[in-house]
Amino acid sequence: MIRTSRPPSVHSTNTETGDPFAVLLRPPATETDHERVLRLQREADAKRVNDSIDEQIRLDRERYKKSKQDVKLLLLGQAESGKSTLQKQFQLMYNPNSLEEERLSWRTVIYYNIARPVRRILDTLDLYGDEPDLDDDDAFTAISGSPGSRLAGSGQSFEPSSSFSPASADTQLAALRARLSPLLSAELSLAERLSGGVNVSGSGKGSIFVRSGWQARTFGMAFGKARTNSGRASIDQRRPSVDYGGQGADGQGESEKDKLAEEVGKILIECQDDVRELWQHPSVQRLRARRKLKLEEWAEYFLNSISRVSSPGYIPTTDDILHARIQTMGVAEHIFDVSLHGRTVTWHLFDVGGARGQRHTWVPYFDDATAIIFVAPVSAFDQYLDEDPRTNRVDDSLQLFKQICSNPLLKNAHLVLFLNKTDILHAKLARGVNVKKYITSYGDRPNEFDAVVNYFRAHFTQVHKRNNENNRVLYTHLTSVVDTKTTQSIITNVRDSIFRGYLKSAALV
Ligand SMILES: Nc1nc2c(ncn2[C@@H]2O[C@H](COP(=O)(O)OP(=O)(O)OP(=O)(O)O)[C@@H](O)[C@H]2O)c(=O)[nH]1
Ligand SMILES: [Mg+2]
Repeated sequence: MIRTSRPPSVHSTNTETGDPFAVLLRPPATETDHERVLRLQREADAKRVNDSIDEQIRLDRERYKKSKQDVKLLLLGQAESGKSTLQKQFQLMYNPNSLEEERLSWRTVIYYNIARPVRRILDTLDLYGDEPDLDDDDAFTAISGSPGSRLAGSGQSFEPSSSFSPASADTQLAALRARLSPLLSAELSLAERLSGGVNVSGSGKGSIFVRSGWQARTFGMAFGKARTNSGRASIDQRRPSVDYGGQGADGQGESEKDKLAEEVGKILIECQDDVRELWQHPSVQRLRARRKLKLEEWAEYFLNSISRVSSPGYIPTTDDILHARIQTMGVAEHIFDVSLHGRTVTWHLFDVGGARGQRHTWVPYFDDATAIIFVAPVSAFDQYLDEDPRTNRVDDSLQLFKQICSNPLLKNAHLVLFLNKTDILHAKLARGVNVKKYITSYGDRPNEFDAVVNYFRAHFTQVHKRNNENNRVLYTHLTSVVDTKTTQSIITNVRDSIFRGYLKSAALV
């Protein structure tokens, strides 16, 4: 065997420097040719791995540097305030194809938004039956025009229609319940599909939470496979971004129909008349008038649209998607490019879960936020938190807004306030729901839209003024984010104001 002088190593082996690693790495004096070839190969492999790690670090650093120039917009506010609906409006404006891809997957949510209130109506009927409650003054206003009922003369109490008999109502309702049982059974399967098995307590009214990317998961579960990822990756390591890629509605071949949605669709075709009959039943309308049954706006929207939603081959319209309700869990990041004056900037929109149990997940997103849109539903003056039935929802919004305004991590963020659900506020006031009854400090001000909205706006402005160390401007908008036309023009306005601030701070860097 021929021994050669020791070859240079890929690593530095300068033992003269006294480097202990060099000593350790030094090949043994008895190394054979074959061992040397293997060692050099090992060293070359290690160097390749090292180089690729270095390259990855360089790319990450570059991406991080670039991401520092991106706009990060947080949508904050209590549960049901309209954050995810606003996010859908951003998606419609800046990434409409992704909404197209998701369109069919929204059937699962919409069907759930029908099955769940049907169960709630039946449960409420079980609980209260048909006994009229003469104490509730809202009965006077809410009942007007409701089928099968009429008002007692004084205006403060309610009497059932003379043609109505509780015994026959009971029989009718029992028959309806039996005919609706397939829909009630489907509710559980729909919930399981949407939540992906996640069960979060305290979600209120028994509704379910979904994590970001549920659209992709519902398709994956429907077809027994995961969708391919062709969407944009998140640069944020705190959580993965929503992936709009993969096989969407368009790619759904005949052999790949979403079986659950198809099945529930068929059930709805069969029992749409029963759903309608239940919804319009005098006993149900009476419970609504007495405010024993309070259905949310989305439940009413879909129950009122039952014929359309139950028609064969139903595809959700954009309005349906905007009205569909599903609670956000954690924080969902949506990424899109926004161009203005020839400059394109990447925006990261963070849509957070607003329920009290979800709010701790917001904080990691605060320190590099460019802007916040705080969404406060002004129609909620007569509602209480699901998480804490003693807290009025407008009051909770104000307290939350105070925490956001005074948070030092957010002190440089551009601040926008959406006083949302103004359409529902209009409708409630038109029905005569009395603000003073729920917000005693409202006093004898007129129970009219302008007065009510100005009162709430003044409170939010006050909170902002008292917690405004940096003298930042508060941009306030009256919104109804289910209204696409007006919301998109407000988004354009918000985009411009965020850009102005962004360009100013970029100039300072
Ligand atoms: N009529 C009407 N409905 C609205 C408006 N804004 C939101 N909604 C509806 O209110 C429901 C709740 O809205 P979301 O956007 O899901 O609420 P969120 O703030 O994301 O709630 P969490 O995810 O639980 O924090 C949905 O069914 C929406 O369609 C509005 O301005 N007017
Ligand atoms: Mg949400």
